[in-house]
Amino acid sequence: MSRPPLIALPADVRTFENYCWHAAPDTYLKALTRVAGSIPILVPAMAEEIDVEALLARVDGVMLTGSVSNVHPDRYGAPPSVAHEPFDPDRDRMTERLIRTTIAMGVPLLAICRGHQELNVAFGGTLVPELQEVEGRMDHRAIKHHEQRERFAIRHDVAIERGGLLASIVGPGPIRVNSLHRQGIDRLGDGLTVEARAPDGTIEAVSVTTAASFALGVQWHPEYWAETDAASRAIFEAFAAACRDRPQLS
Ligand SMILES: N[C@@H](CCC(=O)NCCCC(=O)O)C(=O)O
Repeated sequence: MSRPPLIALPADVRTFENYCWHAAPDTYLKALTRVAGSIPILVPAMAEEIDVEALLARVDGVMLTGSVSNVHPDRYGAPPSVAHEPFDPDRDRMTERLIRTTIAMGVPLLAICRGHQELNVAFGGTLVPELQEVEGRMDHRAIKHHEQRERFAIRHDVAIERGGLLASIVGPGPIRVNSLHRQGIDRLGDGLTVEARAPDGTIEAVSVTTAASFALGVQWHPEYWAETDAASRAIFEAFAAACRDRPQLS
């Protein structure tokens, strides 16, 4: 393929200045344009009005962003509580449909943070709402700081599973990653493979075991340091390569 890959990015829904917005943070967009050499295509969270199959026939990859919002516990059979808030049900509906169809159509997928959790739930897995309240787990939340670069600072090691997709991208590791999440994978979804773990055992990366193409979820934020951090850059370059290799519509 000579043209830049088109990457679909499902949006979050936000209310701002009396309007409802469908939006995504520019850190993800810049990683796609500057490191992956691709064109981000923002997809509104309008699952009932968008033909997902038609969309996926026209793009070369899908990237799921992080978000402060959480997957609604109804989607994995847990009773809602304050610990699970805030929610974004429109995004939930869009990403649930998008993930399954993306994998079924062999479209490359990179799922980041909330996206990693959405991937797990889409494959029948569950989430734990407040990791830091679980005995033996680290506090994976962002530090309280007025500067984003401090909130997204590299924080802890992750051990890379040998012989997996992530190891083929970043090497045997361990690598060091940032951490801005309260939730985490509890029961692993059927058909997912663990690719990396934090020192406390938290699942930090997964792949779709039988995916026809690149299908990786990471709990950390490689987009934030994609231009300067070797492992972050390698993930985006590997994703971009898979998107470029996707067979084109005739
Ligand atoms: N809301 C989920 C997923 C966390 C996530 O995607 N974080 C993105 C950065 C949010 C921020 O800027 O704080 C969870 O909390 O586990």
